This record gives sequence, structure tokens and C-alpha cells, in this order.
Amino acid sequence: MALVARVRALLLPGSRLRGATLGRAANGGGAGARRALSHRVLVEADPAAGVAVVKFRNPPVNSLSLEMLTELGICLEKLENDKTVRGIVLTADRPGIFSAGLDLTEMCGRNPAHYAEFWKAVQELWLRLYQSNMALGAAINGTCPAGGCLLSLTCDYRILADNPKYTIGLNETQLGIFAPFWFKDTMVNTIGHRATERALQLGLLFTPAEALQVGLVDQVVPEDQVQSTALSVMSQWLAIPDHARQLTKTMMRKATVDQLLKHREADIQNFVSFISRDSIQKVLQVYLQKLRKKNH
Ligand SMILES: CCCCCC/C=C/CC(=O)SCCNC(=O)CCNC(=O)[C@H](O)C(C)(C)COP(=O)(O)OP(=O)(O)OC[C@H]1O[C@@H](n2cnc3c(N)ncnc32)[C@H](O)[C@@H]1OP(=O)(O)O
Repeated sequence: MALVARVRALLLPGSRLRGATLGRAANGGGAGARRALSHRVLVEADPAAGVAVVKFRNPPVNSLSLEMLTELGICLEKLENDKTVRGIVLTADRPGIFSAGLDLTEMCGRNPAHYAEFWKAVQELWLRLYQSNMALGAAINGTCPAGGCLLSLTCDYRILADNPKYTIGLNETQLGIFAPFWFKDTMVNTIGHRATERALQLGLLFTPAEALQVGLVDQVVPEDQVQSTALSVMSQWLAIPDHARQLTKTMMRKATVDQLLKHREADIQNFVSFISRDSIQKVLQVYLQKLRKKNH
């Protein structure tokens, strides 16, 4: 289902998005104005600085479910059309978990049409973020595996909280699945081929010190300074004339984007046939059960 159709579905009676404030809040904005764009994504815009802070709030772990992907996509589209916004900082509404990555329940026990719809939504969000004309920063205030790491890698820079409990990486192989080529390319573009090969094969989750060393993040700062640092770094990016920064960003990312655009349909089919395998379903179920068992 395309983004527009998914939005319509979300707005149907009974949907949790129905009735959410999708525009500017009644207070009309202003510096530091808080705008609730949906249930799962909060936006705090500072028009004077030209920056919006986009906060994930999809408890318990900010997983990227189909609804979360859709709401995030709507939110980003709105911000892209807002002339007062030139930069976005992505972060979690509450410290602890930036995002647990793709929602595993979307990839378990569903039918092929659902897998295709889900994967298309993952592709759409990546394309929107990776091609964004805005300057994007990640204020990583929590643990950041797999799809969570991918989100941060679409940004122009990453600031990670200095907490050894917070790890970051593409750990898919540890689950018995693997990162598709465009996840891999996004990481190669950040830390290089050799470091990516090692990280992906071993499914490494890096501590803050390791992530800094390998170049997965640009700065590690005390936990209470993640957002303020991300905002102050943003002002450096916004000091560059937009057109010059945007042309350079497009030049750097075009080849990677074109690969997915060229193989988009095949990539969906590949995902559907891989994830539908009995053996893959089994490993994902076991992984999910292990996560759930901790709590029961
Ligand atoms: C052709 C290519 C095919 C493959 C491509 C597929 C690519 C996939 C990329 C991905 O993103 S896969 C997801 C990978 N994510 C993870 O491995 C993280 C898993 N989660 C955790 O490690 C932990 O939950 C945490 C994030 C460290 C948080 O730990 P905490 O102790 O705070 O919370 P939990 O008790 O573990 O979890 C609470 C609750 O949430 C459920 N949950 C956790 N992660 C997910 C998830 N990714 N999707 C869905 N649900 C998740 C967990 O089961 C718990 O549920 P309940 O017990 O409350 O029912």
C-alpha cells in the first residue's frame, strides 16, 4: 500500500492516529513550540533556529512498526514542506532506547502481502531520510540496534550518549537474518568497506567508545548533553548555504540511492521470499520468545 493509502487506513475509525493533531498546534508555534504531529512521533520546532527535534515515542522500545514508519514518514514530509525548517534532529522521547529497530512482529507469522507492504514502508522511510535536503542529526540517547542504527546512519552526523549500556550496530546476523544491500551501503558510506564487512558478518553492537573509534558516531557526550550537542552541531551545518550543502549531499549519496531505486521491486520480492522461509520464521520466533521470556 502506498504512503497515502496507508495514511487513509490509519485515519479509519478505530485507528489510534485518528484525531491526532497533524498541523501546527493551537498556540501557533514560536521558539521552542511543542507540536504533537501524531501519537508515536513528537515534534519540537524552533523556527528561529530553523530546526525541528523529532522524538520517537513508540513504547516500549520505539520499534519501527508499520504504523510507526507511516507516522514518521508523514511527519518528515510535513517538515520538508515547512519553509521554516532547515534541519532535523532525530532522538527518542525518553532516554534508554533510541529504537529497537524493525518491529519483529511485522516480520513473524504474517502473510506475503503484509511482508511486502512492510518492506516497502521501510524502503520509503530510508529513501525519504537518505535523500532529505535538510540537514539531519541523530541525538542517540539510548540503545540503537539494527533498523535503529540504520535510521541514525541516514543522518549527516550522530551524537551518542556516553553510557556503556547503549550499543549501536547492524546486528541482523545475530538474529539469523542479514542486512540487505542498502543497509550495507549506508554503513559502508559511513565507516568504510572493511569495517562494515567485519561489523555485518559478526553482527557487532558497538559500545560508545568502540562506535567512536570506528567512526560510526561523530561524538560521544555525557547523557544529559546529547540533544544540546546535536543542536549546536546542527548550527554548524546550517551555517553553510543550503544549496551548496544540498548539492554536495546529493552528489555523495546519489549512487547509493540509485541502486535501491533501480532494484526496489526485486528487493521487496527478495525480502518476502527470505522472510517467509520456515527456517527464518522459526529463528525469528525463537528470538522474540527469548525477548519476551525475560519479562514473564
Ligand atoms: C533480505 C533481508 C532480510 C532481513 C532484513 C531484516 C532486517 C531487520 C532489521 C531489524 O531491525 S530486526 C530487529 C533487531 N532488533 C533487535 O535485535 C533488538 C531486540 N530488542 C532488544 O534487544 C531489547 O528489547 C532492547 C532494545 C535492548 C530493550 O531491552 P529492554 O530490556 O528494555 O526491553 P525488553 O524487555 O527486551 O523489550 C520490551 C518488549 O518489547 C519487545 N521488543 C523488543 N524489541 C522488539 C522489536 N525489535 N520488535 C518487536 N518487539 C520488540 C520485547 O519482546 C518485549 O515484549 P514483551 O515482553 O513486553 O511482550
